[in-house]
Amino acid sequence: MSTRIAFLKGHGTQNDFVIVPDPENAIDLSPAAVAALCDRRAGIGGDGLLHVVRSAAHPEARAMAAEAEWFMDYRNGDGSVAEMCGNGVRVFVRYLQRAGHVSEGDMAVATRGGVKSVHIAKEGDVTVGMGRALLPEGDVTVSVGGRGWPARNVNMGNPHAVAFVDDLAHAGDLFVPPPFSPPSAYPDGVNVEFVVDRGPRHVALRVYERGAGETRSCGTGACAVAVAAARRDGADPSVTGTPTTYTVDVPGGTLVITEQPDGEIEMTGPAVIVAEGVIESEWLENALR
Ligand SMILES: N[C@@H](CCC[C@H](N)C(=O)O)C(=O)O
Repeated sequence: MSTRIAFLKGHGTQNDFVIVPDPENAIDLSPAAVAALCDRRAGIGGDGLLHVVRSAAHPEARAMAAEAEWFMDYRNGDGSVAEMCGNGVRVFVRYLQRAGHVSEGDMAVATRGGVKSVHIAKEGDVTVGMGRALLPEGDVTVSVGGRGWPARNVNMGNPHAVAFVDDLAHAGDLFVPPPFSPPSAYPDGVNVEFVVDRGPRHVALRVYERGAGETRSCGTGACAVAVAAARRDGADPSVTGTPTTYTVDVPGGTLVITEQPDGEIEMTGPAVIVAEGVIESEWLENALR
C-alpha cells in the first residue's frame, strides 16, 4: 500500500470500527493490515473494520449488486473475516449517509450473511432487518474459571453461545475466549454472550467476541440473546402471532430487538461517526514489516 488511505472512526453502542471507504475495491486490506489498523495502542483502534466497497466491485458481493449497491466487507480486529456485524451495519449506513451516498429512509446493504434491509430514521437511530435466527439443536456448555453454564446455540449469520448467569461478574475478566463444548458445535469459533435479567423482556449482557475479545456491544449478539430469552420465557412469535420486543442493555448502551411472527428480527440502535483522517502510508508499511 503506497498511497494515502482515507479512514473514519465510528461506533454503535461503543462497538467501535475503523471505516475504510474503498468503492472500487482497490485497497489490499490484508489480515495483518486490518490488525495493525485496529490495534488500540499502535494503530487507530477498533473492535473491527468496515471496508466500504461497491457490491459490483467485490467478488464476494457481485451476486447481490442488483439488490444492494454497497457491500460491508467486515473484518474482526484480529484481521479475521466474519459473516455479519449488526452494530457494523448501522455505522456503515451512517457513513454512507454522511458521504451523501444515501439519505434517510430505506436501503439495503450486502453482507457475507446476505442482504440486510436498513431504515435510517429522522431522529437518528438506525433499524436493521437482521434476518431470521437459526437455533441448532444440541447441548452446549460454556465455562469461565472452572465454572460452566448451559448455553443456547443461536446463529445470526454468525455463531453465538448464549448463557444465562446470575451475575455478569461471574464471566470474570474475559481476557481469553471462554472454552465451550462440544468443540463440534462451533467449528469456526463462537461469540459468547453472558446474560442476566433486568425486568420483563429486559436483559443485560456481556460479550466475548470471536476475533476481538470482550467488547462494549455486539448487535448480532443482542439479537441472539433476545431470541434465546424469548424461547426461555415461552415466547415464540411464530406460534403466538404476536411480535416480541426485548430491550438489551450492553455495556456501551441499549439496543431494542423485535422478532416478528415470520421470524424476521429487527434491531434498532444508534450509529455515530467520531472522526475522519488519513492513514500514514509510511506507518502502515512499517507496521506490516
Ligand atoms: N460486533 C459485531 C459482530 C462482529 C463479528 C463477530 N466478532 C464474529 O466473528 O462473528 C456485531 O455487532 O454483531
